[in-house]
Amino acid sequence: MKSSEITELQKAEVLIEALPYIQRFNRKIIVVKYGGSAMVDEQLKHQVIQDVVLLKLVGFKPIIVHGGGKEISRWVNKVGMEPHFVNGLRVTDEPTMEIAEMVLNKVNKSLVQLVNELGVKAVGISGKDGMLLRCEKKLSKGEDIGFVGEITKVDPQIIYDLLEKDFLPIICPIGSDEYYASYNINADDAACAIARAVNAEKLAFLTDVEGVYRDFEDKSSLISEMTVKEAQDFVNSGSLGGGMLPKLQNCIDAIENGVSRVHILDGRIAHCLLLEIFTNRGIGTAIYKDGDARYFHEEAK
Ligand SMILES: Nc1ncnc2c1ncn2[C@@H]1O[C@H](COP(=O)(O)OP(=O)(O)O)[C@@H](O)[C@H]1O
Ligand SMILES: CC(=O)N[C@@H](CCC(=O)OP(=O)(O)O)C(=O)O
Repeated sequence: MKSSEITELQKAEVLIEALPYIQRFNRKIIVVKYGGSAMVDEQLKHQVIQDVVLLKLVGFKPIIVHGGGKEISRWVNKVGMEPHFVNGLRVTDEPTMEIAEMVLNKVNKSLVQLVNELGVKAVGISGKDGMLLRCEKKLSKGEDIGFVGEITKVDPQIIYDLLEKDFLPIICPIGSDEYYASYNINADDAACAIARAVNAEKLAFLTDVEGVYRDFEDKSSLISEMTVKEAQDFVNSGSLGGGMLPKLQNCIDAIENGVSRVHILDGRIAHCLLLEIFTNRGIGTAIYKDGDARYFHEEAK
């Protein structure tokens, strides 16, 4: 149906469909991990920011934790170096750390600007601000990969202070160690640790695929929902690979530590956040606690 064919009544029905979700998530914290394609494409970027602004204006407390891996690689190439990854983590020597910190801070402020332009006040910080993210050197299977941080402690006070003053926090994944040296943290890890620390109601990962496939080669095998036990069994089965493996492990970790529900969403779909949060069908892969009602979309009917 063309948008011109949507009647006024249908528009009202769409808004009414959102009502139970607005009631349920009022004043609740939703952490959005933003990265991948949705961050590169300008139109998608605007749509993601519009969604987050709308969440804020209807009474949720969204927090954006962003990546920018593609942009970091672009700048690493620009200065004549080659990006290197080991098990999905960037090998971060001193010059790469300098570039990563500059680029992530730049991305951070560009997101702040987009939110501000839509009339909501955002504050951009890194994990170094307010000593939000403390970390130590992370080894990759025993191998030293430079200034890559493993989060050891989250102090969410700065986030609570910003939320209390009605700011929208936008956080980039840089942390510091006990000597205040900077570390590059995988953005999924940062989002998960922050969602745990603030007991988020939801954690949504925006990524480059529809969600989790049972078989990556078979695009009809999308898993639309799984309990944390089903997710753990799937991880243990050894059939999951690529970046989705650590992502799903992060989802499990988040739910086992206080986050109510985690979503893996296709950031290439326009307004994927609104479609997931405000419609009865939902999209992507939802992961929830064992014993929970199968899906809130079912409950809401
Ligand atoms: N079974 C699977 N289902 C979905 N994605 C998978 C699967 N197996 C491997 N992948 C890979 O995981 C990637 C998503 O993880 P990642 O690259 O870390 O995402 P992002 O950079 O958006 O955070 C997908 O693009 C895909 O290539
Ligand atoms: C240690 C490590 O790998 N850090 C990541 C941080 C950015 C990130 O995670 O960005 P995306 O979410 O867009 O991939 C990196 O340097 O690429």
